[in-house]
Amino acid sequence: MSGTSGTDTTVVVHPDADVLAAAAAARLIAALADVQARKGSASVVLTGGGTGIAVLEQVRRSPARDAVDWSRLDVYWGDERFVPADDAERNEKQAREALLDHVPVDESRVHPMAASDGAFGDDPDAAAAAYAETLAAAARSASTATGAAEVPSFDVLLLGLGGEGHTASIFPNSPAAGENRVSVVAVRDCPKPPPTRLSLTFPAIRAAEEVWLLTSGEAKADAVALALAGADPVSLPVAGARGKQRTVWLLDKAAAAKAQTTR
Ligand SMILES: O=C(O)[C@H](O)[C@@H](O)[C@H](O)[C@H](O)COP(=O)(O)O
Repeated sequence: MSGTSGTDTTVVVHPDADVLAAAAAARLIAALADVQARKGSASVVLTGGGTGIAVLEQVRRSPARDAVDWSRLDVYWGDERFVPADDAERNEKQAREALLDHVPVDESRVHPMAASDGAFGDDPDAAAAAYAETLAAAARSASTATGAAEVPSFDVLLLGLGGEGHTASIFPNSPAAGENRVSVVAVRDCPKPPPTRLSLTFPAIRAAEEVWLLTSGEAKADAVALALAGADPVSLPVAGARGKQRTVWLLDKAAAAKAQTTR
């Protein structure tokens, strides 16, 4: 199925959230191994949220886990809660506990977004600008194309979504939903706590070769159906998440219940 954006849109519906997490983990392992076989290294953008972290836990448990050469993987985040580094709400902390602390990643290739007690103190705008520079520097070092890209061409970018349509920390009708210049923004007064976050913007998300949307549960069914039907990305941000080559929706039956899918 080709999405309205011109990239290929694939929708895969799994029986339940557990199968979704395990199948998405298997898909991620295979995808990263394929990219590494082709290019020597690979890059992934991780997401927060229960589904995204469940996928990382399943990767950790997978017998196929080490098909990925973890030392040649660049790891980024699509968003982060702007809280102290050891706060349980941190997406980085949850990702490390679920997977990264259990595989031999090259720490110089793991790029967390700053914490509120980190190098930029409690200034989320400075932290966002610093992450944008991290992405620009990575793009410069990888760039073979002419012109300065602002973000690397991520191989796989993982996203979750909220029932009202947010993705990463781009919330409906927010300044971030209309941001089309910078790659990373600070987000305040988020309806989903914690209230202050850092988030990639649509230009950064759309730099990815593949964007995978991972979600489960009936609470997401309306947002999934509206996004697949082509909703306005400002009022339903997840509708604006698409990859250059491919956009993959990985759902369970409950989340797909109101969407027009073949299964
Ligand atoms: O930091 C975050 O909160 C996430 O990036 C956010 O976008 C999340 O993915 C969705 O809210 C879905 O979360 P659940 O999978 O827990 O519903």
